[in-house]
Amino acid sequence: MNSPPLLLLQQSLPPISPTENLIQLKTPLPVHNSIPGTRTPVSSSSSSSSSLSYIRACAGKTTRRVGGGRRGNPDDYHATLTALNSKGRFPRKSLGQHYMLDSEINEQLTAAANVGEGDVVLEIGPGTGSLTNVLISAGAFVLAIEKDPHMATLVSERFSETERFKVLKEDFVKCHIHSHMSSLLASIEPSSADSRYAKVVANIPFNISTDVVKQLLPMGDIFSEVVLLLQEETALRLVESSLRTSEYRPINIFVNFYSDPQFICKVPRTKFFPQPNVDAAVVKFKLKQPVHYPSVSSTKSFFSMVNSAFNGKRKMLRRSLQHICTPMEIENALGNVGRPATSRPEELSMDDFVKLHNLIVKV
Ligand SMILES: C[S@@+](CC[C@H](N)C(=O)[O-])C[C@H]1O[C@@H](n2cnc3c(N)ncnc32)[C@H](O)[C@@H]1O
Repeated sequence: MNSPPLLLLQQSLPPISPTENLIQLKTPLPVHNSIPGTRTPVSSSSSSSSSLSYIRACAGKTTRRVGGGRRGNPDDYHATLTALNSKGRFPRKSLGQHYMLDSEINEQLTAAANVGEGDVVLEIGPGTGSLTNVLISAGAFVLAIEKDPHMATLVSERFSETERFKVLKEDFVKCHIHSHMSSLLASIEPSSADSRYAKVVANIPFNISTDVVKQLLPMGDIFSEVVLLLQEETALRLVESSLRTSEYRPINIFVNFYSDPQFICKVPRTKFFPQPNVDAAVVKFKLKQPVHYPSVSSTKSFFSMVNSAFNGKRKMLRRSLQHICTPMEIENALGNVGRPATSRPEELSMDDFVKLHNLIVKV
């Protein structure tokens, strides 16, 4: 890189306006977040200035390299935060900006998706680029979507030397991710049958988790796996909610229809800066290819039926699905599925719902 990276950052990041929704820095960085190889003591003061001065102290003790392609270099990360802070930029709550402090978690996310040489990876919200750095070092080509234009500029400058990185300044919720990825995949010569599929690896803002899951899981035609850092409670709800529990919802049917989900590990809140009020977890969704989706005549009518069933959660299906056919027909269909005539939605597995749909919905 020709210019000193910190200078680049300072030039490109104007201070944010005081009216922006900022996260209050109430807690200092925890002791175990000190940079490996240094034993910087952490102030016990709870003032925001102590957090900032701690970061500055950490970064001051380390190399200030903000280049891409170096694996597991947490010094990069602290130097980047220092640059943000020196320009008066703070993490924004409205954008869920809780940055990962522990490069081992980034390594775990990358390993969970088996990211290797030549893989194409979509990263949502690269932020300062700490996870991006690990992905690129693993050999991936990374397409990142970043809503915060300041962070998009920062991360594109950080990785300006590599051709393995591209960032789009867009809101993931609104962007046409399928067409972006399809054209990217079409432009890359596949090195193996597997590399026809891209992967998603991301530490996403918790407030867009549902949008991300709903958009990406039905994209088994372009993604093979989706590895996300989610709020722990959301992760457990998506992966572990089972039949006959109050947490069992249409989203569980959705997740299992399109993927095989797996809870990888818990990530304590202390691993983020600023620290969120909740713990997180890594979840892997192994996407099914469209030929392997459960066989329904129409996914639209299938999920519409499942939603109707759960709308009247306490109701028996023979009542909540009356708009589709008569109670007698529903009872008969439940009998064919091997379920009692009095079944409620939480008693049916995804396969049961598929069979029920194919018996009662004529599309
Ligand atoms: C939890 S931070 C993670 C940052 C970084 N990946 C890390 O691990 O430190 C979430 C990032 O997503 C960005 N972001 C928030 N909402 C977004 C959206 N709708 N679309 C794309 N990026 C978004 C934030 O600006 C932030 O950089």
